[in-house]
Amino acid sequence: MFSRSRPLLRLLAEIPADVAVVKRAFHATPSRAKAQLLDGKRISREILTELRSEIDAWHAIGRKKPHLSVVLVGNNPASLSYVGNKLKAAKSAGITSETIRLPESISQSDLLSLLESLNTNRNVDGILVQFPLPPHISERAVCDTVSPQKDVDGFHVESMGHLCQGKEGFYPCTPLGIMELLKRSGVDTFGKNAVVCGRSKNVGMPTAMLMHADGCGDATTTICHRHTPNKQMRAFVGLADILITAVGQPGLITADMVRDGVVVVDVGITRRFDSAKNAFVLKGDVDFEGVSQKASFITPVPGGVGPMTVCMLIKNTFTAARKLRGYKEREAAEESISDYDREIRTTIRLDNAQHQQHRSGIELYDQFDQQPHFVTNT
Ligand SMILES: Nc1nc(=O)c2c([nH]1)NC[C@@H]1CN(c3ccc(C(=O)N[C@@H](CCC(=O)O)C(=O)O)cc3)C=[N+]21
Repeated sequence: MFSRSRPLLRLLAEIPADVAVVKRAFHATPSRAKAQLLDGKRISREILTELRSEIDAWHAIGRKKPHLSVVLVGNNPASLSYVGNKLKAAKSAGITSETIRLPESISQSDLLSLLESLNTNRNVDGILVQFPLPPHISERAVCDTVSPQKDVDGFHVESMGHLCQGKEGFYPCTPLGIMELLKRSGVDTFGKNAVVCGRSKNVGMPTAMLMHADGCGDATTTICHRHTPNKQMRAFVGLADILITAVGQPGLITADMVRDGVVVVDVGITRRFDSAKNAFVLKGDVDFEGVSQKASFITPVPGGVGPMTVCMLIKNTFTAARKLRGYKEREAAEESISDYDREIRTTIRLDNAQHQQHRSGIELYDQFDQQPHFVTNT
């Protein structure tokens, strides 16, 4: 009687036994496979090794090693740790560096004068002023005093303009690091739903910018921030194929909020005292244990985005050195284009041709002229 009124069931009953077993096994699996790690530590080591060989080759033909000047105001323990990582990475890639340590009480005008002198110092290729700064100093004034040619952080208003316009320039290290991490881990962003939580000028905003940009992430990108109602945020996060959180709030993202197979990039770093371990531990924004049961890829904290930020800084410093010297060579030879520019343009053409294979015919007409440099920097 059942089989007569419900033909579908009769059909199912006819499925060979081995297929039915496979089907049941799939649905009844008690615990899902764990996500694959987006291993920033390993990938950043790979990149630093590549940079090392490029920098060695550059140095071997008589050029000075690239030089990074780091300015550190005060004694913030997190800043000391991050700057330490940056200097270590510089050394491993064959970049020389110096840390200029200044007291918390330094005036803004003294700090700006120091930056002016670094701007004109021919031995300096890249300048980084570690944030946060004490409240009496304007971070914007500091960013805009660093010469755009040496702005390896990508925080100068001119660099930000280039990023927003899709022009060649220095892009901030964390967004670059995220794009590189996804690319090298085989995560395709093209046409996907990306959700960025956090809209800071140095991380959230530029990350969303690269994620959505033509010729770069090409994702449909949503930014959630402090004024996004909780219910809305849940709705957006639930739609994300790629979720990037840069908020600094442990436990913000839990397993019930994300969809199966989501790619999770956790930029949050909060230092918390763990009484069981009797030590400070680093926490991301994501409940790693829970979310990694549903995600296809996930970054650990530490060992995810942090090391990628550091190696992109080294990459930007090498780029700054090549450009600074390139321009000098061009002046000397009165050429209209430096070897470096020529090399970059060739690379863009090749990469862009590959990228365009994804595109539909209508979109093909003017991509090269509009968006070349995203490819260069990712
Ligand atoms: N002008 C400026 N440029 C920056 O790029 C900049 C800044 N100011 N201020 C602070 C943020 C944060 N940031 C990090 C760098 C390295 C790690 C890093 O190496 N993290 C390790 C662990 C670090 C640790 O153990 O303390 C990891 O995640 O595995 C993290 C965060 C750069 N920032």
